[in-house]
Amino acid sequence: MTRIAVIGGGRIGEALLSGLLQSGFATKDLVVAEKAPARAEQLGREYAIRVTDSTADAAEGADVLVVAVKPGDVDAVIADLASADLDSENEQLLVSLAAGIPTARYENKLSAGFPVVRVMPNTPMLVGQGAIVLAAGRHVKSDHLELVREVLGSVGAVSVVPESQIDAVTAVSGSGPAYFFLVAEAMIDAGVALGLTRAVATELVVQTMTGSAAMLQQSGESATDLRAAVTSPGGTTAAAIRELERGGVRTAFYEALEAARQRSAQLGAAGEQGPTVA
Ligand SMILES: NC(=O)C1=CN([C@@H]2O[C@H](COP(=O)(O)OP(=O)(O)OC[C@H]3O[C@@H](n4cnc5c(N)ncnc54)[C@H](OP(=O)(O)O)[C@@H]3O)[C@@H](O)[C@H]2O)C=CC1
Ligand SMILES: O=C(O)[C@@H]1CCC=N1
Repeated sequence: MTRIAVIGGGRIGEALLSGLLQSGFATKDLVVAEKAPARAEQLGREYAIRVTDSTADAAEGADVLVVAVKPGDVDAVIADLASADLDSENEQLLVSLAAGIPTARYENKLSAGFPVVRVMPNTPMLVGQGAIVLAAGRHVKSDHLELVREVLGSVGAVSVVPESQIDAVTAVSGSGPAYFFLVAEAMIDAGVALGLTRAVATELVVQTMTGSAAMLQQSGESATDLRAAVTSPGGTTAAAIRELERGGVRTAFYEALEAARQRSAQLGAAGEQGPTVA
């Protein structure tokens, strides 16, 4: 069985751990390095896995090292890994989940030839429904990529892109769940403003999102066609969409995703310390 060390047991680290355990990974094959003591204690208690405060300790004996700390903490983790006894000949490989950080940042500091895969996941991994995108670094061979695909395939749908596209991927699917949660929040509040109870508005919005996503995934029809099918001539949907377009919703999405892509590229720039919160 593949042994996995997750360095950084925050929100995305926990989403990965939880998804892996639900998919059948054994607790003995997982270890977490988490430096916040309260968080470490909570993870150990909740998931019955080994938790350590040392990156080097977690890395020892692991096949896959997953870096899940904030971008501004990555250099410290790289320094710990560089002084630990890592060995690419032992088939260890590193998977970085950090937004913006290029594979070269790791490759330049780790032992020569160490394979690094840059991954952009998203939080629906928590329920086995992640959108997970891989980009191979310079020393990654096809069997490394297959191993990462197999491990992460247990917590979502995996695809592969060139690293030059990962900032765009981050804008679309990495940050993407937040856009949907924002839309859900706004629709629930609007339903309440129309007189529905919050419980009813929430149930209707969640089911509408779930059903619409299932149609997009299963019908084979485009988003444009599915939207047109709801929009009767002179009807209620046309009236609503006219208001959304008047509010600039489409332009707002173009600009929002461009801002996210640019921020991802900035986070990877040398010397950028990253945000205080991820
Ligand atoms: N959240 C998301 O939806 C997504 C996040 N990502 C990426 O995943 C990474 C983690 O994000 P997220 O989980 O949200 O962040 P969090 O801040 O929730 O988690 C990071 C955790 O790592 C701990 N930590 C920091 N340094 C170390 C270290 N040297 N060794 C061990 N643990 C350490 C932090 O402790 P402390 O708080 O004390 O610093 C914190 O508990 C980021 O790089 C982000 O870009 C990618 C895709 C989606
Ligand atoms: O907001 C962030 O920076 C991280 C990366 C993608 C999602 N969350």
